[in-house]
Amino acid sequence: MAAPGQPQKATYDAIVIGAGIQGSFTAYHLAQRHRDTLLLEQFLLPHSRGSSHGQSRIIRSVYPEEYYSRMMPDSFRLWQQLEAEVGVRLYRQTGLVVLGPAGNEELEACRRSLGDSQVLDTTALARHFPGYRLQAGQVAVLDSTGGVLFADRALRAVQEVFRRHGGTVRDGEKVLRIEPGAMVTVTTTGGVYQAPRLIITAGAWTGPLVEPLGLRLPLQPLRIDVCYWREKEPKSTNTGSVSPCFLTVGLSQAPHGIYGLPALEYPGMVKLCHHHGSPTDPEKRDQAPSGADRPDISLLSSFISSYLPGLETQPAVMETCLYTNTPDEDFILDRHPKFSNIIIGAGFSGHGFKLAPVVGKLLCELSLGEEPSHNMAPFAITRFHDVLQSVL
Ligand SMILES: Cc1cc2nc3c(=O)[nH]c(=O)nc-3n(C[C@H](O)[C@H](O)[C@H](O)COP(=O)(O)OP(=O)(O)OC[C@H]3O[C@@H](n4cnc5c(N)ncnc54)[C@H](O)[C@@H]3O)c2cc1C
Ligand SMILES: O=C(O)[C@@H]1CCCCN1
Repeated sequence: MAAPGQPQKATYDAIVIGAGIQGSFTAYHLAQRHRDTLLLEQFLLPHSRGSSHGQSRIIRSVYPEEYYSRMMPDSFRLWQQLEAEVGVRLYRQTGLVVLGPAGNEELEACRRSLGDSQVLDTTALARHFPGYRLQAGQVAVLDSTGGVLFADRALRAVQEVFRRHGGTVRDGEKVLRIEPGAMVTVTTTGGVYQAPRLIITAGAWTGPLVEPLGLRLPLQPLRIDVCYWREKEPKSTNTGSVSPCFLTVGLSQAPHGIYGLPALEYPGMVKLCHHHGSPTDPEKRDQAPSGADRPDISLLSSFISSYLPGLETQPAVMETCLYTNTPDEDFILDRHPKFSNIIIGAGFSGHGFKLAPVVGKLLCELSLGEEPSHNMAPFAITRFHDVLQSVL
């Protein structure tokens, strides 16, 4: 028994740090495999301080990189499984178009990931997406499987199933210290816990959390403006609730890309964002530049003027969210190079939500010492140089 005033020590089969979508799916897979799992979250749930909040995210089969498109059938299947488990709809199929200059390398890779028959000419695009003005020399690739995931609902659902399988969620408990060992010891603001395996999925907080473990990961949190734009005449232009999701590639005025989702969460307002943001510290994300000097908003306004004339050119609603980017924008899914029972899932670089069911499965497999079900080479920590520090 713990001495009076000493926190209670509790032992689990697995501990997961961070109850965003990645940690929650990891915990879900562990609990489904009958591992007694503790999911720790620094904030009271639900919260909007990380990367997994909000009502919508894009899901799509199309990806320029084959190693992601190969994971998507598995991911769609696992999303469907979760929908069946909770009896709640989490995905709406709207279709998705990728727009860019004809012959653009990334666009060609997208086309190849779907098969050749999916390219739309101007007339065909106008049928699917009448609100969009395709510019000279541009084409569109249609992914009919594309659509919207209801993000907040999905996060709630996966945590609910985790609990149903006997999992423990402790929110409002910030992890302060991790001590490696055959049994990893995790000290939080509320207790001390031990397990033979630890999975760290701490989003934008991952860098500082793993530094005391001798790892300096090249992770850059970015503050993203999430903007909703009112239709000038509700439903008249079809830019709204009936249009597909879209994303751009290879546009010189927006090299990082712009993407949009139909008006689902706020009536008559299309979600349209820049796939980039300003470097931030997650603790200081609200100390952002004021309206006047927001380059993302100016970029989006000018894009709307040329491409989506049915929308007003000032955002009606603005929210914020965090990306955590790696230099190559590929995920980190790997064991700690020195402590093999500590697993890290991070750097989702603004495209991790749709793949969370597969990410969770892979992190679960790594933590159990099983052969991962997908190719892990693109996600290795060792692709970065000098990450292992000599502090331990
Ligand atoms: C604006 C925006 C649009 C996006 N659009 C898409 C999209 O269309 N499609 C798509 O697939 N993806 C999209 N993404 C990306 C996707 O949302 C993220 O990749 C995903 O949510 C990352 O989840 P996470 O669990 O890694 O991070 P988070 O959700 O941030 O979870 C990490 C959790 O760890 C907790 N934590 C951190 N430190 C500690 C600690 N010391 N102790 C305890 N808990 C801790 C945090 O509080 C947090 O809850 C988008 C992201 C943003 C911001
Ligand atoms: O992951 C996605 O599908 C989107 C693409 C555009 C940027 C935000 N994330």
